[in-house]
Amino acid sequence: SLDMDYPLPLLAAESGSFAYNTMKDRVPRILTKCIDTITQKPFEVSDQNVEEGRLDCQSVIGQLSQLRSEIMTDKSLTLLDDEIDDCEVWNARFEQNRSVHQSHPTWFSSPWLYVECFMYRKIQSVLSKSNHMKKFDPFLDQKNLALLQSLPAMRNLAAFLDQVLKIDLGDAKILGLRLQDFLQVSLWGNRCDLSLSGGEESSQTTDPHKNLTTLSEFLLVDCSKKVFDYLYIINQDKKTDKVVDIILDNSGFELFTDLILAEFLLASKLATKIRFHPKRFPWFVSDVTPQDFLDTIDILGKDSSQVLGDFALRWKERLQDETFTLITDENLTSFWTLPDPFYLMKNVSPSLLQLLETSKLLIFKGDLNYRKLVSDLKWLHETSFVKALRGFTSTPLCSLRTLKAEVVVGLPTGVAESIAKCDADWMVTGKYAVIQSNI
Ligand SMILES: O=P(O)(O)OC[C@@]1(O)O[C@H](CO)[C@@H](O)[C@@H]1O
Ligand SMILES: [Mn+2]
Repeated sequence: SLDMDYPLPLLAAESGSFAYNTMKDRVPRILTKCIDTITQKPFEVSDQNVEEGRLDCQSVIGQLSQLRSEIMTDKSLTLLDDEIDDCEVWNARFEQNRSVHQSHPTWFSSPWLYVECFMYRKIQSVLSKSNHMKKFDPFLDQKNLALLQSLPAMRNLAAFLDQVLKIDLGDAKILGLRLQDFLQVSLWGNRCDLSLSGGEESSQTTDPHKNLTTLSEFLLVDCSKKVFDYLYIINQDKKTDKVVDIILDNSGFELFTDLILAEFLLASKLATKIRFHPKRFPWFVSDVTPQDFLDTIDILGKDSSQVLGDFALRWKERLQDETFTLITDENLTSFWTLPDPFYLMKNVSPSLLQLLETSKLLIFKGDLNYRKLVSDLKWLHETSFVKALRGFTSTPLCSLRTLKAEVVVGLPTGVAESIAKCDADWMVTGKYAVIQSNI
């Protein structure tokens, strides 16, 4: 097949690789934490019948423990047997993998992107077959804690946007620089669920702009100027709608930075409508679900600070008047929790692609979305970003991604080698980042 012309996928089978460490240590640890969370919950599950709730939890815990041990001992993957509507698609992927590798897919021998997604899908499978935990979010406590811890950083950032919106943005140069700022703020929001100050306690006086300057040294590719030039040119036509889609990644501080970027795009009239794409169920621990999205705005609204309260109120109005739209339709969300790279969207979810093609700009947040943009293949670092998209280019897009997995394309010759010399882990710590685009 044509796939012969492409590099191989990242594989957990390669001992010492980040994929290997993830499947060997990180994923089992995530499952352990999940099990602990459920262990502490049994009586919340069913108010009516405590005993029934306890048995339900026990069964879920048993199945998750089994999943963890199957991963740790590299057992074969199994077909799904639940009622979630993407079950057949997943089982078809299983068969495809079997026929490509001509053996039973196991946790370490199958493509890493596929197995890692499958793990989160398996958790959903287990929960969906429970009696009382079908909607249970095993990561909610972690997400909420991260959100509360980043409130001070959020107050800063909100104050920064508030200031920016008070100045005159009529000058194209100023407008462009500010858009670049907010694209970069949203980018670094992906580094971790901490503040832009890189994890340090951020005080009310921290200047987000100063932080961006410090971080710029780690931004390996920055297409943000190109993105602005493009948006500015289409902005000359005042009549048409200018929809921008944000394909969300993590909840907490990152989601807040995305909301801030969205607010800037609307307030500056670079866009007329923002569509947000969350995950339909709990995913990769910290990813935004529709519930997280709405809860976050509620929590901001209850903050003691005026500035967060004001933005929360505005964002509730935006959800009402649909200048913000949260995409929750099953037809339009189910693709994001499949293991498929985005170039396959045209076959797997034509309705989603059709919607995205009505957009002026797609903003893909984070590492996992990046891996899916470039198919999680071991590309040479000098491969062009557009080539790695494999035809997923029908709409202008940009990726805001800090590097947390061993794949990155579009780097100038020699850059990867020179960073690797002093920073062996450079691809997986979130320290470095790229803003890449097909524009
Ligand atoms: O997509 P995100 O939230 O930026 O990162 C997801 C992540 O934590 O999960 C994968 C490994 O488990 C990596 O791609 C990455 O480190
Ligand atoms: Mn994520």
